[in-house]
Amino acid sequence: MSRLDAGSRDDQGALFSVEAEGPFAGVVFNRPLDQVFSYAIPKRLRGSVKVGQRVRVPLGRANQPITGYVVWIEPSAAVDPGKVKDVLEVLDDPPLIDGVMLELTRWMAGYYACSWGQALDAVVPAGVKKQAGTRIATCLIVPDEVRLCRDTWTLPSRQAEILELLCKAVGTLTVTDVCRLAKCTTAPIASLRRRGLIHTVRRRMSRAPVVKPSDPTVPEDDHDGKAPVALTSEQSDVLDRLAPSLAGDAFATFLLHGVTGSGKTEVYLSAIERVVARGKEAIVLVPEISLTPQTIRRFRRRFDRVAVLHSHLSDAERHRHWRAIASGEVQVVVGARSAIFAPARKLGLIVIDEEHESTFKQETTPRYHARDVAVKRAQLEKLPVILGSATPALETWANADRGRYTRLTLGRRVAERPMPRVDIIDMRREKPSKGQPAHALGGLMRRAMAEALDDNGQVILLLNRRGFHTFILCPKCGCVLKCGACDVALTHHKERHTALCHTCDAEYPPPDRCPSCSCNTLHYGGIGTERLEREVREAFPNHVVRRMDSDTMRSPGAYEQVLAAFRARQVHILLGTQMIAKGLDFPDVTLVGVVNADTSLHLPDFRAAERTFQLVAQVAGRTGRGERPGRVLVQTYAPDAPAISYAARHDYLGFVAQELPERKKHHYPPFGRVVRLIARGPIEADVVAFLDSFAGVLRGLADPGVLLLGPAPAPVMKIKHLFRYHLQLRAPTAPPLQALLRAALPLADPPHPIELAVDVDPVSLL
Ligand SMILES: Nc1ncnc2c1ncn2[C@@H]1O[C@H](COP(=O)(O)OP(=O)(O)OP(=O)(O)O)[C@@H](O)[C@H]1O
Ligand SMILES: [Zn+2]
Repeated sequence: MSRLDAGSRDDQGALFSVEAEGPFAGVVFNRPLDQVFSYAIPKRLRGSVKVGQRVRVPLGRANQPITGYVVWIEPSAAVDPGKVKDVLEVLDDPPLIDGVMLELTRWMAGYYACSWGQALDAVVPAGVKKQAGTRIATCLIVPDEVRLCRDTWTLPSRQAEILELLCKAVGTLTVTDVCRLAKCTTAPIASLRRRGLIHTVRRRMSRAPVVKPSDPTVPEDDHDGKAPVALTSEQSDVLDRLAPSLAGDAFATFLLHGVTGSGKTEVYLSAIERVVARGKEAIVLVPEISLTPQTIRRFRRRFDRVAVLHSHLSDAERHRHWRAIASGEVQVVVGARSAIFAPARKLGLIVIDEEHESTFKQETTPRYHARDVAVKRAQLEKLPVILGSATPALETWANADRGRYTRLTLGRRVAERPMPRVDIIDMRREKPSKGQPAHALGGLMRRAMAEALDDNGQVILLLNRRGFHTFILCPKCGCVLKCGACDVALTHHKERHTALCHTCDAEYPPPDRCPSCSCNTLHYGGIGTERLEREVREAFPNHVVRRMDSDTMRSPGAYEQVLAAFRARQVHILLGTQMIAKGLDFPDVTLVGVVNADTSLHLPDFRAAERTFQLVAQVAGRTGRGERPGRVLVQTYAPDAPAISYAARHDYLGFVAQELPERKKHHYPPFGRVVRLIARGPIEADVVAFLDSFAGVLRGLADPGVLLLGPAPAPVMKIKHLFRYHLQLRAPTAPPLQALLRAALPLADPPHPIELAVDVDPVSLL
């Protein structure tokens, strides 16, 4: 991509110049095309084509019109000027993309091995591209010379009335507005036009009146007062360390390592207050599931103008928020992964809460990690970024060890509250007696639940598996029932009367015969949240139980509803998948039960231990957050696994000291970089043949320091009828991998319909 590095920078050499002028435009497309294409700007469009705009241009031999992004304006074309084609149309005014976003997306393209156009397309929400919630309308304009001497004209009364209306209007009126306000037809408007007293322009207008970004429907709550609380001494110390960066204009990355309930959110709020007081804006990224009313309320209480970007927004709402942010009307943007691209023009701070969460990684092209993009954006815009977590990702921890990030610590909970006591229950000793059905809750767990409930406490139970039975097995021939389209075992969902594939959502009638040997003794086994719920209801018939998983949380308001009922103590036992493990702050929860800590421990992934540690430590942190102490019980078949025993001791440092040497031994991140290449296609032999030959190309070009593993079948070998094989590239640092990808990918050329996906710093290895 040599042209990307040339001649596009302004005099300071920092960001792209969006002011450039010239007769040619460099355009990129949302396609895997590693090139900037030159187009001529025809006379009629001179001066109106700008960097950062979308344009329609002809592409290819067929001159198919296609939308592209203008990345620069240039004095000469990269191709023979005789052959250069014309820009057909300009789609946006003003441009959607500013210089920072151009630079950031160019970096993403290089780092994540996608095209610049693909990166740009990910930055602009679909609602903005479609200009949702707006329409093209004919607007009526009164020229100044008419406005100033309008009394000198003698006009029929209707026309005079309309002219007066237009002169006095605040903002621009459309033909429809005038007809409505003056209760007239279009005839007098047409007459005024013919007289040359008004003229018309076509403009894009909002459909709805602009609504203020604050949302009065967020219910009042006595917990989180508007006045900032007095910071604890640890919180003030952290803020003191942040202060110079919050007041200055320099890039800095902070890791805020604070145990659960230590008041990290309070630190974010105070830090944001300081940058907002300087007239700057902040972006706060949270995992989608943390966008709870509780979180949103905490931000809205402290700041007047907060935009919340969550996945339930309509295209029109998203567009409206985007425009409001771009025009400087918003102080704080709170959102999930893609909010890192919010078009804040006076950005002063970025916060990533729960920075270890894997949902910050996008699993489709461009496969970016929002945390790493945030650090890059902060570097480009010269501002501080705070990464907060009780259980930081080992990559982040290592960056702090290496001095790249500044580590700040909140070691204690607020108000001297103790960390909850955690007991591990060895389930190997809790086997049900012969003839009894398997159950999810052992005797110790049941007794602890009864005690907590008797004592007026609330209970949270975590089981990270949804469904009723988690597998269907034929005891005769040993086959496990799988999805017809995927290499994935089916889960039995009793309420939905279905055997469900959790990968492609295909539903099958629950079988009563084995499809391979036809015997009718199929064994339905394993315990999911649906079955746990039934067991809990039976065991505690006098208490209210609610289940929270993606089956029960399908409707948009369901999550908020259950949390509100739990907060109001109308629900006594809340059980669910990892959805309930994060961010919740309920003072009356005195018991957290981990029903099966081992669900992610044995996955074929080098991060399995880290994920297990994080999940157990996070859910354990949901208790003991009020006046009363909390208690945690962890059921496991692997009580000696370090991930579980360190989590039980709230010992992040101990876990890190145990896990890092393991990673180092195998050159896994953070001691090396990984790129995963996944090929998929409908015919297995073709996929294998392609990846074998591409592996040969890679081996031929690779630096000796690059290790190539595979090709091998991916752990999930088939998804939606497509066979999946993968290759891993590993190296101590990123540059040799990037160089290899740059050299090899243009040679890949997978035969149709095989697709090749490139995943840099993969988070999922399935
Ligand atoms: N200085 C303070 N004084 C009193 N209460 C505080 C203070 N700071 C925070 N709190 C309260 O303590 C509780 C925990 O704080 P917060 O939710 O910010 O912690 P956290 O570190 O983000 O927790 P987690 O990582 O477990 O989600 C909240 O109810 C919050 O309102
Ligand atoms: Zn499937």
